[in-house]
This record gives sequence, structure tokens and C-alpha cells, in this order.
Amino acid sequence: MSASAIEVSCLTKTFPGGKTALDDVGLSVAPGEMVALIGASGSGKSTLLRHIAGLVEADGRKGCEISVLGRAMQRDGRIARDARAIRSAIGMVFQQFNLVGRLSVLTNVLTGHLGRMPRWRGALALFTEDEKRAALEAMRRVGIDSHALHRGNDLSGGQQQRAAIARTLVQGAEVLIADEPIASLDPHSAQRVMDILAALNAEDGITVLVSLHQVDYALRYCPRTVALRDGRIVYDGPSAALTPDFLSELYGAESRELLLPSLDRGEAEAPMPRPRAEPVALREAVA
Ligand SMILES: Nc1ncnc2c1ncn2[C@@H]1O[C@H](COP(=O)(O)OP(=O)(O)OP(=O)(O)O)[C@@H](O)[C@H]1O
Repeated sequence: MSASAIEVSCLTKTFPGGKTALDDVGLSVAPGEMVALIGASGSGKSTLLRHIAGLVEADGRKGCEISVLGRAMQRDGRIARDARAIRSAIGMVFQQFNLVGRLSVLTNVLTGHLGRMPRWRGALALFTEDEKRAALEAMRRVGIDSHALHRGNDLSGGQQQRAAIARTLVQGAEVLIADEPIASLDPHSAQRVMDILAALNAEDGITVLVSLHQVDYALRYCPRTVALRDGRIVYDGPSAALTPDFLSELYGAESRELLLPSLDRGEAEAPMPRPRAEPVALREAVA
């Protein structure tokens, strides 16, 4: 096994037009870690995650390297030729779920197999009984098996996000990159999705890097947080250190954006997830 699940060195990204979205970012995530990436809107979270997934090329600076599971995803601003193969071990979950709404939930989850089956079989959607069993098992684990034959569009946001997570399980992802997976969800659904990510991390040893708008979820679910501000890492350490005072030191007025209203004493009460020392077992999370 490689020393790092994710390794990023000297990553700088300047978009056409001159915006420097990431400025000399370095990051190392060990296998089996669950790490939160926080930052106000525009701080560079999505851009960083998309670079790790090999979807965006970094600036062509010498020494810039991103590797996943010990394989170079990009180097000196060039995405590796075998990026697709490396990506097959990376599960991606986005804020907008990315399901095909007109297809059944089962078919959506089955597409997690596509990277490992002959293209012709994928094109004809000819899945084996074993592949269907694996998809149903993944759906059972995230608590959506009873919706297998519903259309993706007919599920709630939280259920769609759980289907997207089931697809990464079917894919056999060893690293899960989740870009604001709970940003569109109500607090109850958000908590359920985070419970599932934590359970996959604890039970399956899947490395999770999850970007979050609100630090409360990082405190509750992720032992470690990386904090971005204006494209730079301003903190990388135990989440427990991120008190409102420390956040305000790091972010100034922007820190209000990172706190749920219940922690921000100046605003109305809102439901906040209760702290829990250990991630719940998956079965409990979906009960
Ligand atoms: N394709 C692009 N072209 C030009 N600028 C971009 C592009 N993508 C992102 N940016 C800029 O880069 C900066 C970082 O954006 P990014 O989406 O990574 O931030 P973020 O922390 O994920 O924000 P949010 O929480 O709002 O999603 C922003 O200023 C954004 O406007």
C-alpha cells in the first residue's frame, strides 16, 4: 500500500482571465483518513477536488504533482495518460447528485460497474446477475434498496445522494471525493449522508475527502480539517481546534458563513447535529 492515499505538492491554478484559485497548495491524506475541506464560497475547494480527480490541469509549474494511491494523476500541469485507470479507484460525489433522472435508481447504481466491464456490454446495459446483486447490496447498505425500480427523479435529494454513494461502492472506490455532498440537503438528510460516509470510512477503510460549507459537520464527523482561504491552506489539523474564535481568527467576518446559525449566537436557532464520538455503524445510519 502507498504511504498516502492522496498527495498534492506545490499546486497552483490560475484560470484564464487571471484568477488564481489555488496558490501553492500541499496536502497529504493517509489511507483510511476522513478529512474535511472547509472554506467560504470561492476559497478553492471544488477546484482542489477537481484537480485531485484529474479533471482539471494545474498550472505548468515544475514540482507540481498530484498522486492518488501512489499513482501520479498529474505532474507539472499535465494530466497522466492513465488518468482514467487511476480514476476508477476514485469515487466522486457532487452537490447535484449526478444521477440520470429518467433511469431507474438500480440502473444508475449499476453504472458504477462501467469502468470495469467491456464497453459493448456497458453500451447495451447488459449487467450480470452478480453485478446486479452487488448493486442491490450497495443500495441496501445506504438504505435505498426499496427504491431500486423508481426513477432517479422520483427520489428525494437525500435519497439521490445516497444512490450516488451506492454507485461509488459498486465502483469499488478506495478513495471517495465528495464535493459539498450535503449543501443541497435539509439537516436530517445531511446528517444521514454524513453518517453513511463516516460508516464507509470506518467499516470499509475508504479514504474520504469531503468539502463542507459548515464546520459543524467537520467537527462532528472528521478528525482532521483542512481550511482554505483565497486558494491557500490556512489550517490543517485536528477539527476539534476549530472553535468559533479560531475560525474568526482564520477567516475574519467570513467565518459567519462557516457556522450553522445555532452556533452563531446572533441568529435564530436551527437544528444542529448532536456530537457523536464514534461514527455509527452503517446499518444504524440507514435504519
Ligand atoms: N472555470 C473557471 N474559470 C474561471 N474562474 C473559476 C473557474 N472555476 C472556479 N473559478 C474561480 O476560482 C475560485 C475558486 O472557485 P471554487 O469553485 O473552487 O471555490 P469553492 O470554495 O468550491 O466555492 P463554493 O463553495 O462556492 O463552491 C473562485 O473565485 C471561482 O470564481
